[in-house]
Amino acid sequence: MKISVIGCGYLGAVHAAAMAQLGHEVIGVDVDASRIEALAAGQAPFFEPGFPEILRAALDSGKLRFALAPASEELADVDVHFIAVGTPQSEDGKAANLTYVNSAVDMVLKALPSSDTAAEAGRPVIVGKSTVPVGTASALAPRIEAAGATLLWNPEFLREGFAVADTLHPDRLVYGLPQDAERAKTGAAALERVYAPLLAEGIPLIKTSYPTAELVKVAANSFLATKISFINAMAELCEATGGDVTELATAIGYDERIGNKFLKAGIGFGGGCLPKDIRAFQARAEELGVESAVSFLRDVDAINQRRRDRVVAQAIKIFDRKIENAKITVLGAAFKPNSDDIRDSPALEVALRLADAGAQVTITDPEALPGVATRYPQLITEADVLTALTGSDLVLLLTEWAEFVNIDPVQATELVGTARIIDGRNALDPCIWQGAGWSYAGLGR
Ligand SMILES: NC(=O)c1ccc[n+]([C@@H]2O[C@H](COP(=O)([O-])OP(=O)(O)OC[C@H]3O[C@@H](n4cnc5c(N)ncnc54)[C@H](O)[C@@H]3O)[C@@H](O)[C@H]2O)c1
Ligand SMILES: O=c1ccn([C@@H]2O[C@H](COP(=O)(O)OP(=O)(O)O[C@H]3O[C@H](CO)[C@@H](O)[C@H](O)[C@H]3O)[C@@H](O)[C@H]2O)c(=O)[nH]1
Repeated sequence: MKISVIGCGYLGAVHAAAMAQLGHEVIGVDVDASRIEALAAGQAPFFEPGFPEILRAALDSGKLRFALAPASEELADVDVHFIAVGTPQSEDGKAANLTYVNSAVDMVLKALPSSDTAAEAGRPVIVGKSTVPVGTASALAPRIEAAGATLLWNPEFLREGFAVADTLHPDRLVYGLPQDAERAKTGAAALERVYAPLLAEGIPLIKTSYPTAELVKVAANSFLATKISFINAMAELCEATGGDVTELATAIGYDERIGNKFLKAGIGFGGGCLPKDIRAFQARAEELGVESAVSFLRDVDAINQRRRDRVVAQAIKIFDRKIENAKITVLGAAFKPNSDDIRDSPALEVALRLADAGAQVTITDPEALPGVATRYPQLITEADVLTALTGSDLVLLLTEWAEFVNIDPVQATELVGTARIIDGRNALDPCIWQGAGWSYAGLGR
């Protein structure tokens, strides 16, 4: 099939290469010229394990190409257009900014051939993958149908760091379909052809309405965020009582109804998804007059923000408030390991707040430093972790990359000025670090 992917960021670029790997003829389109140039040359514009390999294989096979928006000619004879542009938090509130979705849809509609036959068949199909407020698909559909196309919403659940595997082997596929039965049938059939190899694997498929599909996505992210904030709330209780949240998490996680995933207490969640999605959900619920149904998300967000405050306060307290010019080393800038994404990164925010307080902060990260160095000159960036540790008065482990978790505390003792560490991800063994002469503080343990 001929497929387009509009928006080639963390989601779209991987989706485009993955669809080419499934055997489709794919055109990736973006408004960012440097991004298109890099992708067309086989260079991944961001760090995502396994992506460079599938990108190059797809380009070599001739199945994948990239074009700068509006790419009207390239889009004219496409069967399925995937919309994968960003839906960031608005600058002036919690709601999602839908500007990019609207312009991507406009661009596709302008490129469509105005043939009556296409209109009658209800094709091509436009498939929303971006995370949007419930009601977006219903609002877009009339315009799309009037242009002779059909709209489906097919939310994406990939995790950064596992994007390739999650795209090619997702836990489930969700199709939000139009109300009109004929349109729904044609649209679903087109998407079933796109995903045929996945469906043949037995991946569960849920066919539902637009609003349910949109809600599934934000409900899933809200649940995950709530789980993390729940365990971080328990960390606060452990801090007040001398409990150990890591042992508590292990113990409750043995109950299969609870499960042991997403129960890692620490400095909380960040990234380009969970924080903005729980806020957009609250804003949309408010518009719909059902704000109280998700008012708990305000607490989820507040608990999450408090973890960042807590670790900043912990660091300042260590220096007895005399933090000016203290040499602090922050291990990690990305919002999580195996990603270079610094959007709403808890690690980066803590580093910046300590620098604001007057500390001399050196930050290291295996992949995220280029984005930090260009935007945050107040931080010292150091690629070599051992150099970053040298002469440090306090080390903070804030993103649990394997290379940080595997640091030899005995070797590190020789490098630092004072052997003091705050483990913001509870990722280290306190006994081993204390045994090597470190003063160790976790979060909630
Ligand atoms: N990143 C993830 O892990 C992930 C997972 C699931 C869902 N999502 C959702 O997917 C969407 C995209 O997220 P992302 O992380 O890939 O964002 P991103 O910022 O990495 O990428 C968005 C891309 O869209 C491009 N773009 C903007 N307007 C455009 C237009 N009119 N035409 C063509 N390209 C345009 C931008 O230049 C950018 O390259 C968001 O709604 C997000 O919530 C993301
Ligand atoms: O027990 C845990 C698990 C995660 N985190 C943090 O939570 C954040 C988000 O982690 P994760 O969910 O793995 O990352 P994302 O790549 O942002 O993926 C989420 O957001 C995507 C975009 O919507 C969804 O597609 C995914 O299903 C959803 O997991 C990160 O800062 C993690 O450090 C914790 O603090 N404790």
